[in-house]
Amino acid sequence: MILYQAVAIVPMAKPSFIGAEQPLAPDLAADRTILRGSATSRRRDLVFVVNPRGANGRTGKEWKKLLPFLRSRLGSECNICESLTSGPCHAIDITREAIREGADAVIAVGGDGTLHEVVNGFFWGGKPVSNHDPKAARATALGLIPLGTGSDFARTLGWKNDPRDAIERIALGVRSHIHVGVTSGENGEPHYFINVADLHLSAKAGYYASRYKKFGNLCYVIGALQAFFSHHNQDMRIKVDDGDWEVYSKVTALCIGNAKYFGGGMKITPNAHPSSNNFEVVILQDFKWYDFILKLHKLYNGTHLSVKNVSSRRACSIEVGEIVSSGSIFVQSDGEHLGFLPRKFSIFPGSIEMIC
Ligand SMILES: Nc1ncnc2c1ncn2[C@@H]1O[C@H](COP(=O)(O)OP(=O)(O)OP(=O)(O)O)[C@@H](O)[C@H]1O
Repeated sequence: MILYQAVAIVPMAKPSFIGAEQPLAPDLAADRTILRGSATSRRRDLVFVVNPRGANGRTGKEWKKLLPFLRSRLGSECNICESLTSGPCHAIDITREAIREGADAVIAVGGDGTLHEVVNGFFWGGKPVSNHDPKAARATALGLIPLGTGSDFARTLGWKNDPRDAIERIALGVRSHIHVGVTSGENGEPHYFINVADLHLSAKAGYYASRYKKFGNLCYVIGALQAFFSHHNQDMRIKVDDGDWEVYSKVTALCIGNAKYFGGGMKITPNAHPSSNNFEVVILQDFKWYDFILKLHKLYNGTHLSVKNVSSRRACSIEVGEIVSSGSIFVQSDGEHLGFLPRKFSIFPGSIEMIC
């Protein structure tokens, strides 16, 4: 296996054992297919894609501390390849190369931005990337060691914020099928998301929040305050599952959930789950600044769907545009700025396997 500008970690001699399965988040436990191969059949090639700058540099420091445990837990049964990203989008290229070379799993080590890039590396030219070897026994799985600022995706899976737990999950290697969403980037190229895509106020807040990551989770509060200053609720048109266009007046934010949380722990699409083959779309209309103060706790604990001017629906695809085009409505997916409306968001047909 090639090294992806990486440091290969020599497997350690200490033996490790496949233990009892850990409990899964209930939704996944119900849906999962057990795809674990025999641990003794061959050594698994695991590629760890580490963003050393994640969480304002904390990811890199935590990763160094984690390595001895990783080596002792997995080194005897897996080939471990560590690849540090050198900048934005590098994780995409590392992932594509690893899949083509037949990695058993590519594991994102960092926050939602790193996971987002690794997920995008699973695709190329609108199709899943495949192994060079057509006889390969099984597809490359996605893994995650959440070590970011928000790490919102891991919350949907009910994971504790403990990287050692994540390593135990990787050691067990139990795979589940999950879905991802697809939209288009600024130049029309396909762009994949695993967590939440959203637009207008929340997307603008995310755009500003990314400038304040050095303040940890407080960045989301600062970003929201900054976004509010220039915010106006906007009339929009929406087409769900290729039906008719519908007009939604005074839209504050529209969130397309493949998973439940965004913005550092806000349970915005509480019924979404990546194992289901549709999105939960939550639309906030005519919200004033004081509505957020009065209802913020409900947004955080996911009880906002009964609040006035909040609606929720299921969709496999949703197209959103302005009534009067201004080209200034922010769009983001998985917390990454993606340009401005109009956009279409769809569940990607087919699934990927994730180590859960
Ligand atoms: N070596 C690097 N130097 C600077 N930025 C990088 C590097 N590698 C990756 N990045 C960028 O850092 C961004 C943020 O990383 P990441 O998501 O891991 O951490 P975070 O933003 O702190 O966490 P979260 O997204 O969960 O809030 C990624 O979108 C990625 O493009």
